[in-house]
Amino acid sequence: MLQDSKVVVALDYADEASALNFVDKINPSQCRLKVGKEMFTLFGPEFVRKLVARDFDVFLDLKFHDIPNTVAKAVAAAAELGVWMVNVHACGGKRMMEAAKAALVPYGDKAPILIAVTVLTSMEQEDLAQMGVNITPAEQVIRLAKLTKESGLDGVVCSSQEASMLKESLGKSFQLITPGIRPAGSAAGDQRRIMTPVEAVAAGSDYLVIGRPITQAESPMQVLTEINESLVS
Ligand SMILES: O=C(O)c1cc(=O)[nH]c(=O)n1[C@@H]1O[C@H](COP(=O)(O)O)[C@@H](O)[C@H]1O
Repeated sequence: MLQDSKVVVALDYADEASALNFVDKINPSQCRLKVGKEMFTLFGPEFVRKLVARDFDVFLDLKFHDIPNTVAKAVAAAAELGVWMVNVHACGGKRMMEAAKAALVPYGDKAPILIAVTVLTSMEQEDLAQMGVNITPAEQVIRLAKLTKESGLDGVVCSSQEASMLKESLGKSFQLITPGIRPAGSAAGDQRRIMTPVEAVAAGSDYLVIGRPITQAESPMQVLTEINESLVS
């Protein structure tokens, strides 16, 4: 399916009917879809299969973080579902990420894009300090992004605030997937390192993960359309 939009809508709904109500009104050229821990735990792989069957590119966002063998098996299971993208936590380390990448080799061209989460966009310096990480979020992001690239993965999840720095040091083809996107005027909620869609693309984001500003809007379709239009003009 030809995909034009850089928007990945985070389908963080507590019920399947609401999610499908939204999905049934859009087509795969308007956005990709992200299934995360909430909907996967509630509705499992069958929900993912429904979206794949509707021809959507699906980002399975389960942020695997475990011993290398377990993560490799989980990533292969994601590939079996036919998802477009899957992620692990870079904090799982190089051996874990290499095992995940190796598990996708048998899938060839059909393997999902494999990316690693660096520092969650809900975190700021104080959160890192509480975990004994006494460097800035940007420094920790670059450290983990370099490790991710050395491990052979395709890109990272980071904040758009780190995008230009990462493109410069890791190259254009290293994919940057950025949540923490807030159109002007929408509530930040629990996100901390945020940018607007236009700013994020200008900074070098390849894909923008956007949840609540779209899904909790009075008219989700209208917000999605406005964001897409703002990115082409
Ligand atoms: O991996 C992710 O998608 C992710 C990483 C990260 O650092 N921050 C982050 O917000 N996310 C996800 O992106 C989505 C953001 O949703 P909103 O804050 O509602 O736009 C959520 O589904 C998060 O789970």
